[in-house]
Order: sequence, then structure tokens, then C-alpha cells
Amino acid sequence: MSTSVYSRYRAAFAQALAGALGVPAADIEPQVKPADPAHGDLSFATFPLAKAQKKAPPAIAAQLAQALQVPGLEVKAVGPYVNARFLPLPFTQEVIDGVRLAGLAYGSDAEDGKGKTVVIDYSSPNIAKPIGFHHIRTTFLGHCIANLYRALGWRVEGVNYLGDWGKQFGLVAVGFQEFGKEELREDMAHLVQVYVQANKRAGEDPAFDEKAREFFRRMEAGDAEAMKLWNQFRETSLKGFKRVYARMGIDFEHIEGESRYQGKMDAVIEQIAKKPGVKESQGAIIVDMPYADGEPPVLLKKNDGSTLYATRDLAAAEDRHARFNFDKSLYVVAQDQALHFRQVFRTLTEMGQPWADKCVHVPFGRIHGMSTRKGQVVELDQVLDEAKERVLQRVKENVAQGNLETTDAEALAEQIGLGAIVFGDLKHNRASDYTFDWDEVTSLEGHTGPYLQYAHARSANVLRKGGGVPSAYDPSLLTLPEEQALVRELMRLPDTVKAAAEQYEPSLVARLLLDVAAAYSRYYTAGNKDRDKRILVEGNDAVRAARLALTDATRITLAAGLTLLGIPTPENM
Ligand SMILES: NC(=[NH2+])NCCC[C@H](N)C(=O)O
Repeated sequence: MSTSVYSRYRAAFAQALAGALGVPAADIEPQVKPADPAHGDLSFATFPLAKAQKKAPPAIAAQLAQALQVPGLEVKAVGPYVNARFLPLPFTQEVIDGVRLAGLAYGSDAEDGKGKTVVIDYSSPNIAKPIGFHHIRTTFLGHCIANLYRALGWRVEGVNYLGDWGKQFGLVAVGFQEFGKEELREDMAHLVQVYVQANKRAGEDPAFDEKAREFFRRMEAGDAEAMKLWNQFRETSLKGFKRVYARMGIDFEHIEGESRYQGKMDAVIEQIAKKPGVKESQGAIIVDMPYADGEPPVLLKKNDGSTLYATRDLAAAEDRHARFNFDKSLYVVAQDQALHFRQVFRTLTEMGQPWADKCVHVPFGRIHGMSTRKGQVVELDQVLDEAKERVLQRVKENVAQGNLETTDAEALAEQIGLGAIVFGDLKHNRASDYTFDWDEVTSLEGHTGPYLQYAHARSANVLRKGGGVPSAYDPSLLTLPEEQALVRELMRLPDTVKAAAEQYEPSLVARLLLDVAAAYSRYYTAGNKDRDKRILVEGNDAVRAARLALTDATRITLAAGLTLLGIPTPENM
């Protein structure tokens, strides 16, 4: 089923309004908005009609409400608004059955993006350099955005565009001779240390710096020995990165890098020369475009003949278009690179590439204060290790106190640690900066990943205690205000997935899940000391079955949403 319960009701309401007003439904639909929950579910404001009808809005609303008959909706005028409320039936059943039928695919819509292709450039760390906060965010955001598009039926081509070309290899190569430990040649963290040390040294010692440049020049000239070493370092780093990706359940369609475009850049520059034109400026080659005031030109080649990040991105954009014929090409990269992408896309436009406007920079803000006990973060692995370690403590305590049963505390801590870090990031608007706080993200309470994982596990636990999911239930028994409120939250996932994909904004899904968990928690705890009894009512099997069905739909919604975010969903915690 491809339309959500919500959008079906909205369409029916709009259709009825349009009929009564004698206008096309397509004109009305955008004007049907969510209502103030106290007054209904859908709302249509009559102000815009007042002038033509020469009547006061409340009178128009009253008259319209009178005239409308929509199955499943209770329509009422509230002041100048025509409001509609979902009647408990069949609404409740439609939502619950829809969720349970879809299972983990709830929220997905394979028809939506059918036949369309999106390229998503994400993670894209630099080989043999410390990882930055931006690599962490792009990894989480990109993974989630890829999941969202897959859920909507798009063909997703995820590209991990490694920073695997540049002077840093010269620094590592030359640095290794001086500070490298032979036995750690295949240790990614060690290479990063060597890089950091060599980089510092290069700043102090011009001769050392020149040696590093010389090494990179050899690479650019294709020197076999230099390339062999380059390849070794690249493989070592890549192995390290792959370990983290496996840990996070991330699987890229393509892992490639800037080096792919080595030797292909002259062709690109030639192409640019034909359209916007290239010119020389102080020995460097730049794109000859009319630049806005204060806007720097796009550098294609430095005066020493080496090519640049932008040149490689131009080649990569063309290559991706040729290979994937994309409908969209996303770059999930920090806000700091906004100018870079503006220039790259603008250059593509000037080159006459008709697909240039399908390229989108998806920027994000900074993380402040992310460091581990070992100090500044150089690898994502360290962050995940520390999260796990912090959580493990608590898991062990809970097991010792008999509050938790698990045969593998380590594995559970890994899952919760991952949930803490990933959710701690994705709950923030992509564009905003945030300050990272260990206690906050790993807490079991509040707006956290572990809280959601716990809500999921708790619903799974209630189902287990209740003897599993009921096959038959009577939806007319779910009339409590908390039950109706919960159903309304569950209803939102499909539309939220679409909005999140359209806006490249995983936080919309993250926040919906918090709302679902909060609604379930209110339901579960309301008015009962023995909490399980709220669902597992004694002496009334019919009510119990209905409440278990709703619990099942809640568990599925949480599991589906967390999975989209890239967060594991342990059954017990
Ligand atoms: N096509 C791109 N430029 N992707 C982003 C690459 C990010 C780059 N490696 C960095 O760490 O800053």
C-alpha cells in the first residue's frame, strides 16, 4: 500500500471540501493542515474564501461543515475552521493492521522512487589522516539518508569517496622512515600518529616538507615504488575503516577515491577550456567565469602543475553521471565546504552539463567537544569503543542486580553504545552545531538512543509476557485517550520518512520516534502501579488482546524507525 492512512484521509477530506466548493481537489489539498489536537486531526481555514463569498469565515465554516459527509471522519466547524477528526473506527484498525502487515518495512514505499537513482557521497574520510568530527556526522547522516531513499524504492549508489590522494601520503612516507615502527606498519592508528608527527615536523623543517612534496610528485608521476608504498598505506587505512563500517552495519555500493581521477584531469580541464574557458593566473590555471564580488576563482591546477580537490570533484561528478545516470547526486559534506560545492556545481553549469542542477550539497554543522578518555578523537572506532565501555558498566550492574537477562553483555553493550552515539547525532537538525556530552548521549532517560532502544525492548518484553502477538483483536476496544494518541503517532512514520528523505533530514525520523516512545510510555504507565497490568489486563482477554496488538504495532514502528536511522534494536535490555 503506497499511501499512508493520514494522506488518504487528508485526500478524502480535501475531495469533499473541493466538491462542496466546486473547485479542483488539487487546489484544496495543500490547504488542509494538521489541526490543533484539541480540535481534531485535519483543519481547513476558510479565511481565503471570505472575500469572494462576502461572508464571515465562521459562517462559511459552519455551512461547509454541515454539507460534508466523509466516511471515517467527524467534521465540525470550529470558529473559522472546518475541522475533521478520525473516528476511532476504522482509523485505529487501519493504522494497526497497516503497521503489522508491513512489519519492518513499515514506513517504506517501494513505489515512490521506482526507477529513480540517487548517488550519495558520504563518509569519505581521508586516508592516513586523523578523522574529523565531519567524518563522523557524514557517516551517520549519509547512512541514514541512504536507508531512507532505499525505503522509498530508489536505486541508491552510495559512494565512499576516499581522500586517497595528496601530499599527506608524502608526509606519512617520509615520516615513517623517521618515526615509524616497522611492526606497526599495518596499524591504521599508527599511520595517523606518524602523519600527525610528520605534519608538525614539516611545519618546522622546510627540508622535511620538501621531501614530502617530492614523494607526492613521484606519486603524481606514477613512480612504481612510491605507488607501491601509497597502496600499502591506503590498504591499511581502508582495513581500519572497513572494520568500523562493519561494526555499524554500513555497506557502501562503492568505495573509491580521489585517486581514481589521477591522470584524467587534463581531459576535464580541456573540456572546461571549451566552454567557460580557462586562464592562467600567476602560473596557476583557473576557470574563467565571471565571479561575484569577493568570490575567489576556481583553481584547477597549481603553479607546480598539481591538480586540486575541485578538479577531481569535477571529474568525479562527470564520471558519476556517466556511470549512474542519476536523478539526484547528493554530497553529504560539512557546511565548511559550501563554497567548494557552489563552485563545482556552478562550473558544471557553465560547462553546459544539463544535469548540474541535480547535484546537491547536503551540509551539516559541527560537533563540539568530542573527545575520549584517550584524548582527541582520531578514529571513529575509539568513540564507539568508549561508548561501549561506558554502557557495559551499566549492563553488568543490571545483570548482577537481576534486572536484566543476557547471555552476552558485551554484544548488548556494543549495540547500546552504537545507538547512543548515532542517535545523539541524528536527533539534531543537520544544519545545527551541537556539543557532545558522554553522559547525555548514553543516558537511559531523556532524548537518547538507549531510551528508544529500551522502549523497543520493553514493548518486546510485554509481548513475550503476554504470550506473543495476538492474531485476532477487536480494535473498537482501543478507545482510551492514550491509545488514540499513540495510534496517531504510529500513523506518522510513512509521511515522516518521505519528508526526511526530501529534506535530507534524519532528525525528523529521530524526533518522531521520541514521540512514539513518549506516547507509549504515557499509555503504559498511566493510572497503574503495576505497570505491566496496563497492557496485560487480567480477567479480560479481549481488552488484553487489543492492547497487545497496539503494543505490537508500537514495537514494529520503533524497530522500523531505529533501523532506518542505523540503530540496532536488541529485544532485551
Ligand atoms: N566529493 C567530495 N568532495 N566528497 C567529500 C570529501 C570529503 C573530504 N575527503 C574531506 O575529508 O574533507
